[in-house]
Amino acid sequence: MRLPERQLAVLEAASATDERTVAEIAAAADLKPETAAGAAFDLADEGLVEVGSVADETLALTDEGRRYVDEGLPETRLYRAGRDAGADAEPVSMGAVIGEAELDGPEVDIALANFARKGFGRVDGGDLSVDPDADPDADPEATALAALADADEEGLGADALDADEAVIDRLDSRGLLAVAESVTRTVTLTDEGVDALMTGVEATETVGALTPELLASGEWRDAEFAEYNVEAEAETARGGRKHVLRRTADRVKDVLVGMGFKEMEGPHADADFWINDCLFMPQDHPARTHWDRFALDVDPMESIPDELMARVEAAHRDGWGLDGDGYHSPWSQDFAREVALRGHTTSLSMRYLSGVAGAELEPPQRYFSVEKVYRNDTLDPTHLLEFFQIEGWVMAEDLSVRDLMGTFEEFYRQFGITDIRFKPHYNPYTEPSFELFGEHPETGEEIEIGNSGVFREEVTGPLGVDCDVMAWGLALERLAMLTTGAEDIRDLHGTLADIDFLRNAEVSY
Ligand SMILES: N[C@@H](Cc1ccccc1)C(=O)O
Repeated sequence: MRLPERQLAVLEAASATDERTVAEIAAAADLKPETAAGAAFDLADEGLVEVGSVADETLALTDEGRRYVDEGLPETRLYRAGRDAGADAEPVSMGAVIGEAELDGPEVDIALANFARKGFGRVDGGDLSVDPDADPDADPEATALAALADADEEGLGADALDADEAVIDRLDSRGLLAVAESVTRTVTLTDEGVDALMTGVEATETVGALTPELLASGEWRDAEFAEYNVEAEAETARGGRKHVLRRTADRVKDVLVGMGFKEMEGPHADADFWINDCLFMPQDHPARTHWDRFALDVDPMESIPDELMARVEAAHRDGWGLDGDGYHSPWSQDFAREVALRGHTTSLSMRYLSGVAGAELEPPQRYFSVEKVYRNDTLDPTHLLEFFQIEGWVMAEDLSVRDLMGTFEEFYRQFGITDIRFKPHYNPYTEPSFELFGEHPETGEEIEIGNSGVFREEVTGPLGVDCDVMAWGLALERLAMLTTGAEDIRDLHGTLADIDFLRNAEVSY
């Protein structure tokens, strides 16, 4: 019998009596594991070996688990600090013990819950007492964590970790260890395989890949090519991939175009006139101070039509429409011409509605943008200094709040989100106004996903629009949090982004 070299090597490395793993076979046959696996499957097709599989669980510490190995479990620290403070003799104030144990934030709750569960002592009316007979050194959870810390990076097989399943489950539910499941393939010779080896097998040369040399020399004509085996284990190859946020943005654009919207574009650095004054934001509004705004030290913007400037100024000073009274607060053209990074893309809506971005628009019209905005916020799990806003507006006769809500329901439904909620809100530029909320799929928390409303006459009038305009700004990152389940916006982009998340996150279609 003749077999390709690598198959022969695997056949010779396999045993009829001893189930060997692909890794062992690969080492013995001096092949890469994926090559050995491929050859083993080919031999199995020929009936010469049997390929089996063993499911394996490996346990490894999470970052939190590793920290507790170094610092001690929170409940143990609480116990020790309590004991040092004399709580084994009589109850002591819990606040002091917590401080001594250097517990803070969520660790306090973790410590208290597990302290009680493990019977380390009691907490009563703000006082803590510890049981002198408790022995945290004998705590099976701590012992299991220490054993895992001793195992190398690869973690430890569940059998190798000498711990109760209940302990492992508990550590898993505390998020202190991660369970990875893997399949190990094994190879054993069949009777036919043994026969073949006894009668003698010769190696044929096989070629794994076609090379330019083989082509040029013509040798490819006589070569025997190894067959591809798509089931062989192989290293994960990671190619380039569009960022999850970019893919979500593309998807949003597709959806809005599908709903009949056209895309707006315009400057990231814009005059305060377009960012705020057109929106009937008084010039002394707190959001217009240097606290919130990224002002730029550049020349003022001269290219604002004089008539439009005059109408906007009139709306601020004296009001617009029958009931309008204006603000009667200070207003200056110079401030209106100052340039800043836009804090919302509603500046684009103002440019388009006023007609300076193109032609004068006649109703009905629908426009959107998915663009970056800049705010001097404090970074936290739901706030970034730069984020993407999904801006949009519909201009038509006789729009109502039902149209606004219906548009959002339609939009979010395309992402599988069917439970958005509305809360009455205040914006200087819309009346009525609504904030939108969605439920986070992992935490169940209601998170704010957007702001919307129907533009006031003080906004549309000066722009020369005499029908209704409903409009909104939705946060792209928040939408991505709802669709991907990310709990911290900083996992999505920026220096703290979670690379595994970015590799694996799916965008809903
Ligand atoms: N500009 C608002 C969103 C919005 C746009 C248009 C109308 C109403 C609200 C924001 O950034 O929150």
